[in-house]
Amino acid sequence: MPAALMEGKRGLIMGLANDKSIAWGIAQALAEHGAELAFSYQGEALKKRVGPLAERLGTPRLFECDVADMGSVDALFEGLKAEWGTIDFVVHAIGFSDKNELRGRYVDTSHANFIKTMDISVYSFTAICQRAAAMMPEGGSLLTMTYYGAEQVMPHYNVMGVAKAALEASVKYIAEDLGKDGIRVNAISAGPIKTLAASGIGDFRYIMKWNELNSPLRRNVTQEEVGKAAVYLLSDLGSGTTGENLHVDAGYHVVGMKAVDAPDIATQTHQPAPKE
Ligand SMILES: NC(=O)c1ccc[n+]([C@@H]2O[C@H](COP(=O)([O-])OP(=O)(O)OC[C@H]3O[C@@H](n4cnc5c(N)ncnc54)[C@H](O)[C@@H]3O)[C@@H](O)[C@H]2O)c1
Repeated sequence: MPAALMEGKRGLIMGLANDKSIAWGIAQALAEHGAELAFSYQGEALKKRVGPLAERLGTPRLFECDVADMGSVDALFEGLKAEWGTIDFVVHAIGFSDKNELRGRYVDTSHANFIKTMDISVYSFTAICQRAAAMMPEGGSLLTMTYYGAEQVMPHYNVMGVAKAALEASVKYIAEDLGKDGIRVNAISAGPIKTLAASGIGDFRYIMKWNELNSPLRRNVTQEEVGKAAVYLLSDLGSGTTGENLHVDAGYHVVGMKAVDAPDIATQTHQPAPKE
């Protein structure tokens, strides 16, 4: 039995779709450490999957919320307030972009998908922080999920990379705004993990293989490992940390070049030219 680092803490998990979701790894780790959890789900179709998962971790507290609709975000926090009054943490594990634009060139991004990607993947975190902070009179901890494609160019990540860069910048601004109230705001930059959202990214299997072969730990990370890092940031272990972007990526972000022991690998879309 792990130390109960989250005993007495209550919080909201947003972005659970199924048992492959990063939100599921985080929810499990928080529950193991004694946290009480509530979940939001995007729509009726997902409720069937989220309900049984939430039940496995204790009393299911479920709230529908589509973050593209501010009325829906307000309703979520009204429901949460009626249930608990105050909260200690929120996990925002939500992102969206049209998968037709997660391949090819960033420069071809459409205006409509740019706006939608930024709205759901970036602004929603700000909207959540506004409402969560109002329920944190004693302070708290807010967490979002990002990817290294915000810092460096990654194949096919395109508008999502631009959105994650904006999300990472917003973490810093919100950390400054809410720090005086004892509220910490951080991001975890996870290495590639096979989830529903990730399957929309072009050549995702190649990206995972490349990370496995070239990261210092020579492997990919798991949802469980992201969960453990989230416990650090959401518990009192992380009491001195805010505005941080914690990489949980087997160290890939420190690498500048292919490892000498890594084989050349090909994508499904681009095969290497035959040798002369
Ligand atoms: N999987 C990876 O390799 C990886 C790596 C780094 C960061 N991330 C980030 O982690 C987060 C979680 O993604 P995941 O990989 O677990 O995939 P996932 O598909 O399991 O989760 C994505 C979630 O976003 C939710 N969502 C999308 N649009 C929404 C809306 N309008 N309203 C409410 N919810 C909405 C979906 O319902 C789903 O639960 C995302 O921000 C993603 O960018 C993923």
